[in-house]
Amino acid sequence: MEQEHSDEAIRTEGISKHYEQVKAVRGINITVNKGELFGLLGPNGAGKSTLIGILATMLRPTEGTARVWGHDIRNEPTEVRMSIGVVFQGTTLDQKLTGRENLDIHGRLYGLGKKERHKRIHEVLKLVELNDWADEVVQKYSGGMMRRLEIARGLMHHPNVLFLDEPTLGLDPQTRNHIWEYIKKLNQEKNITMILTTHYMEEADMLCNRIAIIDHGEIIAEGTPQELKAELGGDIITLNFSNEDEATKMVEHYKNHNNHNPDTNEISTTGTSIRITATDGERTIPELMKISTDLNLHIESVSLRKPTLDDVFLHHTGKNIRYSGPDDRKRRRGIRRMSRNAR
Ligand SMILES: Nc1ncnc2c1ncn2[C@@H]1O[C@H](COP(=O)(O)OP(=O)(O)OP(=O)(O)O)[C@@H](O)[C@H]1O
Repeated sequence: MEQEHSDEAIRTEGISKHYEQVKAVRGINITVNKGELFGLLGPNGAGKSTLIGILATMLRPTEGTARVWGHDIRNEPTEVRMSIGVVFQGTTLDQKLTGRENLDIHGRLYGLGKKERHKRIHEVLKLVELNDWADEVVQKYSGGMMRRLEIARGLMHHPNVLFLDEPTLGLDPQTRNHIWEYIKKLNQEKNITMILTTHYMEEADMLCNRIAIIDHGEIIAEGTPQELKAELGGDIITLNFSNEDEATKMVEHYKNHNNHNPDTNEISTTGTSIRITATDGERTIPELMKISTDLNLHIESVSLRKPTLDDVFLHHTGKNIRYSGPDDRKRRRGIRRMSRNAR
């Protein structure tokens, strides 16, 4: 199989996971190529962690299977585990041990000898710039440093593929940027294939070569961030009116009279604002202004921008990706859930 698809790091075939009534993951087919930084983007509860748990052999799929670095997740879980590193959503570091001790335990679990552990601890700490902190207890580390140590730990046994579940969840914007730099560096310089889950669209946009957008357990769109945004066809115009009636009137008029306009692709309304996708936004705005003047409607503000991945999500699902991340309680629950379901 590895020979047949030698460029593939991961291939899933119809992966589903059901928890009684809940269909957490439904028939997922994705391929991740070696060396890619692949993103699973979706709102909370979309099924991202479940899919990572299945690929990391911590959860058993209800249906379907997958190959990770050429190994079948159902029949060769040990080989899969030796090929991967996992950085969980919530911290699983031992706070009372030093950074070095945390890494040493991980090295022992993976059967690395004393000399090799010593060498590797130095290498991975250097990668995430934590060598100066090696002998401090983890409870003295900041949130960003802990995340870096977790990334270092995930790399201890030279994995080919690294899974990162919401790697910047709960971090401040500056620390988030810092973590992005490490992720990019590891992917580009060390050529590690990475699969990260995120509900931050800018994170997926900034970091990933390719993404799959997931909602209610299904992949709803897949491609490079540029391809996905280009599919929306052009610019996003937002018009704000003083009241909802005016916004509704504008949309109705536009739908009745301008459907033939080849420049506009989509029009929708939320409260007092209207959102229009147009091939040539700059040419469409004066037309919209004229219509509103003819109808005696008062536009309070107009904006023109390029589409974001949130617009892509809205286009496919009719809703926005929620920004609120799960709180710490939920993150801890997630980790307990994973261990409960581990075989
Ligand atoms: N052990 C479980 N028992 C029952 N339902 C579960 C279990 N684990 C997950 N689910 C449900 O499966 C769905 C997918 O959850 P999952 O944690 O994979 O989503 P997610 O996209 O990773 O979101 P988040 O980032 O918030 O964890 C959710 O509806 C969740 O409530």
